[in-house]
Amino acid sequence: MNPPKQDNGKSVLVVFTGPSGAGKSSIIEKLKQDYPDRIGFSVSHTTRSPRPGEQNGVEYHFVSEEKFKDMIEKNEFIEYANVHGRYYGTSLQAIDSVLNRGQLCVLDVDVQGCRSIRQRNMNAVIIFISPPSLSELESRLRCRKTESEADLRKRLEDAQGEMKTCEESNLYDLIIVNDVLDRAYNEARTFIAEYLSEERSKTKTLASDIKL
Ligand SMILES: Nc1ncnc2c1ncn2[C@@H]1O[C@H](COP(=O)(O)OP(=O)(O)OP(=O)(O)O)[C@@H](O)[C@H]1O
Repeated sequence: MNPPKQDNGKSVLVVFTGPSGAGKSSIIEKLKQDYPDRIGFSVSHTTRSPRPGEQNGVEYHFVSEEKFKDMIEKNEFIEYANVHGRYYGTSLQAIDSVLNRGQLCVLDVDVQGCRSIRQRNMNAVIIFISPPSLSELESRLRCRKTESEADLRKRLEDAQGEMKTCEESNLYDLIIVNDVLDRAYNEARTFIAEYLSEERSKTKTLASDIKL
């Protein structure tokens, strides 16, 4: 299965990745607020339960494990992974619906999913959001109060391996340390704007017409 519009230059994807609690959603939220017309968020599927305040179809499509496995069988995901014991995946349809609106497609994908995106040679820019330290990550997750103690421990354990992937060459286009949220956000915004401007000079594409 090929990713959507891979060859005509329209599928510029901006992927955020990094450990749970690093601040991916906080940065994406700011992008969505500042550029509501220009940026669209690809809504992933997950088998985890919604956190308080999360709505089905907004933060995630919350589905049963049976439904998720059925979608895997039908080849509906460009990437999926089992993270912290739950399935997460990006469907072709989710990306397509953003690109069809003429928006830049922003995704929140786990580290394993980034490898799939790289292997597929998609026109994607991948930004790793790193916490300033593992102890700060723990304190942010504790303050967020969205995980059980067991879930939190699993996320912190996984974070150590995820942080190591920063040493791999060619996996990430940029690593941002999310120390102060506004500063980290500005670094991401500037990088995306520069990336789009370079794309614009290479080829005239729908996505590269989007200016930040
Ligand atoms: N720079 C920062 N300084 C202090 N707190 C922060 C900062 N960035 C994010 N936070 C807080 O840390 C918590 C985790 O951030 P967020 O939910 O954005 O992480 P995430 O990477 O999207 O996590 P997950 O993958 O679990 O969804 C949130 O409560 C958020 O408000």
